[in-house]
Amino acid sequence: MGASHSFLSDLSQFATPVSGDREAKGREYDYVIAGGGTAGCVLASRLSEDPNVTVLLIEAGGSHEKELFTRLPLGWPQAVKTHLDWQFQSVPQSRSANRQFAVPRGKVLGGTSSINALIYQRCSPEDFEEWVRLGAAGWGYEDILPYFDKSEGFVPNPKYPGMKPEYHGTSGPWKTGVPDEESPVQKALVEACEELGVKAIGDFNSPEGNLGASTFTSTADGKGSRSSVANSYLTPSVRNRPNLTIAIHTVIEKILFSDASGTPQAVGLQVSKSQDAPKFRVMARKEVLVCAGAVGTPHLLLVSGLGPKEQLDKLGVKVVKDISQVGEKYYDHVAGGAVTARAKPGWTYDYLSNPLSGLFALAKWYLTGKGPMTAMAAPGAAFIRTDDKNIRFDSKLGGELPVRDLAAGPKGPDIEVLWFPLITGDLSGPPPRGLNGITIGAMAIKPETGGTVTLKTGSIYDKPLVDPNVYESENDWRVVALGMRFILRLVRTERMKGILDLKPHATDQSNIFWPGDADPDQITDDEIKSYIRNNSLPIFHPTSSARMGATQETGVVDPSLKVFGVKGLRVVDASVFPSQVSGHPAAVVVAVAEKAADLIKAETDI
Ligand SMILES: Cc1cc2nc3c(=O)[nH]c(=O)nc-3n(C[C@H](O)[C@H](O)[C@H](O)COP(=O)(O)OP(=O)(O)OC[C@H]3O[C@@H](n4cnc5c(N)ncnc54)[C@H](O)[C@@H]3O)c2cc1C
Repeated sequence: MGASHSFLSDLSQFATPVSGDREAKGREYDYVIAGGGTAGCVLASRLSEDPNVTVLLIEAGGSHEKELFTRLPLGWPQAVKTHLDWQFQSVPQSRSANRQFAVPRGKVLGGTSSINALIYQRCSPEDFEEWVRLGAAGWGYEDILPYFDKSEGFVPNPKYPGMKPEYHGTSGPWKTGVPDEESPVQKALVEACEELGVKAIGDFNSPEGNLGASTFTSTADGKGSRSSVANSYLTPSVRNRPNLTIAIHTVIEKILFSDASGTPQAVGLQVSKSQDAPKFRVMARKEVLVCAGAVGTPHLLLVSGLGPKEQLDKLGVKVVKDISQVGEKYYDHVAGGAVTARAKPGWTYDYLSNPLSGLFALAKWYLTGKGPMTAMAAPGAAFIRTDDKNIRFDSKLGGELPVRDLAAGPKGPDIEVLWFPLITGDLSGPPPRGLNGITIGAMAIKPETGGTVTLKTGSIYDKPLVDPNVYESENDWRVVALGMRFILRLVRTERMKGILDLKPHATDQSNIFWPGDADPDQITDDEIKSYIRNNSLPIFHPTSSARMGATQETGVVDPSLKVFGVKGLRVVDASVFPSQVSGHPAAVVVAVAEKAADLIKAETDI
């Protein structure tokens, strides 16, 4: 049985040393969950509701509890590139000046939900109809909607009457709402979008979908702190369950298989503290559930011998099952680079980069749970369609770049324009001090280009090769370019005139305010393309690298999330999305995990 209200990090307390005796069994649990991230915490919590089953959750990172930057809403950028982040990097991107993109992933209980930007979004209902079309039977919008509701504990804020409780779940564990602290430019940017023909909507999460401009719902707890999946699903009472064991600071090295029945069966995991430390084993009576995320999951499957035979053979990894699609179709959202527009003083949060002001705001947050530190770094966005005749994407220099419609359906967007009420810089280091501005990015929300996660070596300790393969599709960069031109019009609307301080038309491309200062009717497509090539930034939403499909030729897992051709093994996390979603994916990951828990329980009940 399990052990704990605290987290275990001494392997001998929950696992069995691997001895010379290959037949010796490890410590046994009904379910062993590989990865204590967004999906893993949901599964651990839901499966252990049944006191008759034992559950072991294993996480490589530590506890979220004492980590300031997992709690402070405006503080998440400080968690990136620290011990809370796996700090993956992409391979050089040939269509983006051979730049290597940061690929941050949470390495802490709660996983990436503990370090993300707190945006709660159900994406487009049409995304899930697309999933069904791609072979994920039973995953349409009406199928997944009850699980969005089940997970969410929405608290309405009277300042946002359009964000209605009927569009949300109100009694689930994951607290959501909108913080009282509102960025001074948020409302103005929504109104500026209206001036450009974009509809203002009250809530991105209604069944009508997310087309329009609005304020984001936040995963804030109503007391000024983040509600991560760890603190909402692994509450003290859940952690007190005698049938749930939670292990931290433990690396899952590989999945263990038995082939006694002729078909490989996942029977447990090999775990350790580090590459050179002693190895331990834990066994799963019923199932191994892999929840290691869109990079970690394909990595773990591949080093365990599940993947394309040719790749595994080359690296000397013993093939357990040849599954061609492991690590394929890795989709991320990539923005065309930060567009920074100079703002008049008093409108932005840039003053917080002054150490004294930052400390004062931090003290206020600590003592009262209020103030600018409770704000969302990205409080709102516009989700638009390039074929919307009410919106101008052309320029006086020439026509409009032709693009194909890759949206999930007629009510789905193909561009997201996301804004930050401060200068973010390129996210590679601290933003410049002493300037005031807003930062806006445009991304192809349904990218056509898919990338890969492949092995560098056969060891879990060597980071995999992550290749988002950006802009392989000409369409993707064109969509982003149209979004960039929309941004340049947005900052020049009447509404933004009293707030921003732009030049008539700048040409100095080395200035941080370029292309923000460029006139949308004078900047050329080539200049925009060059900016995109040199400044594109990933938005950190990788999905689909172990996707659901109807067959082994089109997926890694079937619609019940079981790995094709293997017994006792499911994948539950962002890697199972059949396609990228039209928005920010964390809420979808949680809903997927909630539905997975019910699928697993239903089979156990039979
Ligand atoms: C900086 C940033 C900002 C973001 N902002 C938003 C946002 O505002 N809204 C939104 O919707 N989405 C956002 N996202 C994306 C979103 O948070 C993720 O898509 C989602 O949380 C992924 O959930 P997951 O369960 O698939 O993976 P994760 O939550 O990453 O969980 C995987 C877990 O497995 C563990 N693990 C992996 N390999 C091993 C191993 N070998 N051994 C042991 N443990 C292992 C990891 O440590 C991790 O805890 C953001 C992402 C980032 C990086």
